Amino acid sequence: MSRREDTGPEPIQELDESSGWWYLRNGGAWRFQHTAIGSLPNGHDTGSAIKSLRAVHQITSQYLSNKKDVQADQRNASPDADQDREAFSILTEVKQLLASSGLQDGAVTPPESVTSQPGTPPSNKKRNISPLTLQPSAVPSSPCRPVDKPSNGSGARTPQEVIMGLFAQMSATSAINLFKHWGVFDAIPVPQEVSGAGTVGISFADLARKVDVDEALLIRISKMLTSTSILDRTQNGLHHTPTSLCLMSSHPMSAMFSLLHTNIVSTSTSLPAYFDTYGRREPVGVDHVPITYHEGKPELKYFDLVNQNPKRMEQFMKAMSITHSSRVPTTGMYDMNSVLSAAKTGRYETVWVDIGGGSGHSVKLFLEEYGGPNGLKASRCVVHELEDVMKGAKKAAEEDELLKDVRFLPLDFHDESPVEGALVYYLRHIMRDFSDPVCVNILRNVARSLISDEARILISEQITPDGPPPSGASQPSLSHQMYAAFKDFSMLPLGGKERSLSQWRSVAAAAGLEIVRVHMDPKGTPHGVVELKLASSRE
Ligand SMILES: C[S@@+](CC[C@H](N)C(=O)[O-])C[C@H]1O[C@@H](n2cnc3c(N)ncnc32)[C@H](O)[C@@H]1O
Repeated sequence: MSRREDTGPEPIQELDESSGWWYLRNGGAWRFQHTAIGSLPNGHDTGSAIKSLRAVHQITSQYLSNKKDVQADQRNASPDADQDREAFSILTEVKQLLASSGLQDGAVTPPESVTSQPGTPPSNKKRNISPLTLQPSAVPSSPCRPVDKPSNGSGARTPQEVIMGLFAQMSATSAINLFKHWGVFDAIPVPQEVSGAGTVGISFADLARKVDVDEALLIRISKMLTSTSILDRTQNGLHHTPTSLCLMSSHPMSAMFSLLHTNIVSTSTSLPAYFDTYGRREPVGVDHVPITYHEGKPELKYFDLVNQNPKRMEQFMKAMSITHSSRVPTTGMYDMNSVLSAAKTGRYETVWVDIGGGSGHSVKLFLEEYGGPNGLKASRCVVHELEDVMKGAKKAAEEDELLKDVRFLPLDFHDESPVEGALVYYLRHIMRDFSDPVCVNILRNVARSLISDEARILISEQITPDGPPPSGASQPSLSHQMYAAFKDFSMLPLGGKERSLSQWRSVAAAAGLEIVRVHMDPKGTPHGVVELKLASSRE
């Protein structure tokens, strides 16, 4: 059944109610739009929206697939390129909507006639799609003809699409960096209710004035972020999404983005020259690492490089605050019973020593969880830090009810040993910043302070899956594997690395220590605590 609306001088609109398609005629050309993509007419419920989405999906897929067959024979440009582009854009969105609701995979294969960015979304278009996967939403035609069949025949993306997805990721990364530099994310109004993201926007003209960037350039770069659903665009201009809110300068994730952009993306341009100069092997020292080489100060250690610029150090610390989350846990792995019973007896003047403890943020988490009248006491905890970093941290801690009695003591762990005779020496996210020989040296410095047999060194870090798991053991999910690999890769520019259990074993042995137990995160992330004690065979 169809309904036709004659809108006078406006285009003719015809709704096919069985499929939900609006056919719009403007002049001679028919175009189409789907009710489920535009604002839903009153009376449509979720069930019928899903039905409509499925119908759009089927019709558009069929349309594009027919198109491809025709183009396989006729290698000329499509006269209907605009329609193809719109169809592809709609199909991408339908698939993303279905994928974000868990209904089906979101990958889309474009027709060859889709050669540039999809057009501006029609007015009132509601697009609030979770950017779970970056899709190659516009694929350039290429002399390398797309392979029609996915590599594994499962409906997954073709090899070309996988690689083109990387191009899109590179471009989006670069666009985010530029927008952060221009203050674009801060200049877009924040929605009153975060859940209603996308409802408050700003016109490009106003935004251009606010951030002092040419409007055409702003529009051009924003397309990279709207096409990857990082920002939202309507006819009224640009809107925040939940993702872009995390890129505002006040958010720690934004500081982490900048940190990793510098460490991974910027430094990557010097990696080939670095390894050509120093040899194709892992960096071994504290200085002459890829990032100091890239920044023209190879003689510096990474932290001295960061510390040269107080703003950079402040951003580093802000970024670190997101490394305490359910994905990167701090507490909940190590069995604290021995610590709590030692705390009760008062046997140890110092129970807990956090080495490279920053602003005391990890100690605070332990005090929150295991403090109290019979628990861990702030006065029995020490935070060791580099002197410059420690000064600021100590000042802030004095105003923090939980941290005010913690002792902040300066230490350079490359050259000095921590306070003697404590029960626990805790190093979280320290070792991964350094090569094996540097870690062995740090651990030897710490080991010199261990006096009692029950004293322990706890290394809280990722324990990288070590090759395929033994038969019968469960394989870590792909997302965990990728996460573990990216974290290790991101440490390379600093001369550091994430380690597997066997790598931990050899580093510990070289420092005269042995592993007592490994406490993995019960939630299944690759994080854990390696518990070390002085080796029994130690001379
Ligand atoms: C990656 S951060 C980890 C901070 C904290 N442990 C955490 O888990 O969030 C590394 C910390 O080690 C400190 N650090 C770096 N070099 C150091 C050195 N030579 N001696 C003492 N601390 C150092 C840094 O200032 C920084 O706070």
